[in-house]
Amino acid sequence: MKPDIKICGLKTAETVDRAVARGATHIGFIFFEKSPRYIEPDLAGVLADRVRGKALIVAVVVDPDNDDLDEIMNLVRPDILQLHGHESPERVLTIKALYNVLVMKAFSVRDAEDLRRVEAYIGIADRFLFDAKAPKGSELPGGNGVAFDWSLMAWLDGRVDYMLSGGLNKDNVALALASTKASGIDISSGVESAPGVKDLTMIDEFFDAVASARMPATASGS
Ligand SMILES: O=C(O)c1ccccc1N[C@@H]1O[C@H](COP(=O)(O)O)[C@@H](O)[C@H]1O
Repeated sequence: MKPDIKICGLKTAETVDRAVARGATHIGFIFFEKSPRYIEPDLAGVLADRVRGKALIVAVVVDPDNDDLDEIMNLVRPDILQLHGHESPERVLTIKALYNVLVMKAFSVRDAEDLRRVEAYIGIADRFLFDAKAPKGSELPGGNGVAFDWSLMAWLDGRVDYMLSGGLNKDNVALALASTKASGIDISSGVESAPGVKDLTMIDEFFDAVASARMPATASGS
């Protein structure tokens, strides 16, 4: 099955348009002010409106309060909230009830213990996202361009529908898809020429790599 493809941290019309033209199923906007990918909600709303209905709009937030969420929900009208902080299962339930929105709960992974935390969110979050733990000293909980040990994903059972992220790029995405059961992939820094600066050629190359990854080799080589 084709994986969902989320391009995250977009800030310009041309990169949003290119990602969707190339087949992005999800477009992500970052609402974490310390990030080089931070975007004001009103601009994100304008960009979201360009592609609404063609790709799902994901708002990435980190331990948001209700005022943050009110603004984002009003101005951006995302299909999905990606909760990339330490939101408890109770907080996820509250957010879903208040805003009637799908929630993708992100987890930072270094070892199997990190995956065990997922259990409490099964039946609460609509989908999961697994990212690498931030390197020491990083101010960002995500978007660090580092991968984790994908073999850990074997700890999860079929109840956990997830997107894989963390350090994906054109060179490793085929292996990522082959070695996990991810139903989606999520990339940010792997299609950037500098922190926060998306590159159209790198976006193209990433989609080309995913397309090749999906084509199984035949015994005859055809
Ligand atoms: O990208 C950010 O700056 C960011 C900030 C705060 C929370 C999440 C963030 N990004 C998420 O990180 C992964 C992908 O990162 P990368 O491909 O390794 O750069 C993805 O889930 C983004 O949504």
